[in-house]
Amino acid sequence: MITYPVVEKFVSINGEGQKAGEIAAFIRMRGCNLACNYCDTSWANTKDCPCEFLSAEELITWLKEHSIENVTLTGGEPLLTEEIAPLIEALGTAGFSVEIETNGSVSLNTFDTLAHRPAFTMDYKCPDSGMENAMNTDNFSLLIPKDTVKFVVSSISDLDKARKICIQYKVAEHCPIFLSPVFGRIEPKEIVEYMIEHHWNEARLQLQMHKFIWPPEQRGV
Ligand SMILES: C[S@@+](CC[C@H](N)C(=O)[O-])C[C@H]1O[C@@H](n2cnc3c(N)ncnc32)[C@H](O)[C@@H]1O
Ligand SMILES: Nc1nc2[nH]cc(C(=O)O)c2c(=O)[nH]1
Ligand code: SF4
Ligand SMILES: [Mg+2]
Repeated sequence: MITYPVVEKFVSINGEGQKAGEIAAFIRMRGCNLACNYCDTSWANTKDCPCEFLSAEELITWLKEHSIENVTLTGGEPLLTEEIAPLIEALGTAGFSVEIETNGSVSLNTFDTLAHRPAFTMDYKCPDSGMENAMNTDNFSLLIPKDTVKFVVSSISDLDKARKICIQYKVAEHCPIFLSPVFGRIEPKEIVEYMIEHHWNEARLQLQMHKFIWPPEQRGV
């Protein structure tokens, strides 16, 4: 039986993405191939982080107990979890609306043709994250309107790079563009001023809602 390394699972409101504000269940997988210098879940990225090994059936039973429709697979980097495709298919077959938070380094090629194609919220890691070299820019052409490209920015120069990438890869023709501040590093106001100054009509500011509702360091929310 296939099992998955789940470091935490919880029900909350989605604090980010196209479904921000809707209730959702979160399943966080262990391990990541990147080390963004702002990562708010770096605790989940180590090989020895305690986790539960759960099967698709066990996860679906837990989801049904909560009568939840939206499921977000996150991490860590969920798309690097071994045998993740069968879990995505099982969740889709069971009728859940599946969103995947992914870091932009993993090819979406094998996932975008799944029978139950999930919605991808794909980061493009900006220069100040330290991880831009890992980005797989071939992914942009695979994105569709239910997906999202997210730039988590630390600075005005990150915003400049985000805008350049959006123009170069015609991101707005594929899906929505979200701009989110690295929590505490740049004032949201600066992002708004930047959007106005550059007539950036396609972009949308997003604040991580859960960090305003609960203490920003709190896990499981
Ligand atoms: C923890 S990551 C897990 C999924 C995947 N590894 C990724 O990077 O997309 C989920 C989301 O949280 C964002 N994030 C992590 N730390 C953050 C911070 N300090 N401030 C704002 N967003 C952050 C990431 O950029 C990503 O969009
Ligand atoms: N409430 C809440 N919403 C979220 N949306 C994406 C999250 C993530 O960590 O990927 C997240 C999270 O950690 N909490
Ligand atoms: S890719 Fe995601 S989980 Fe990995 S270090 Fe970056 S923000 Fe954290
Ligand atoms: Mg989070």
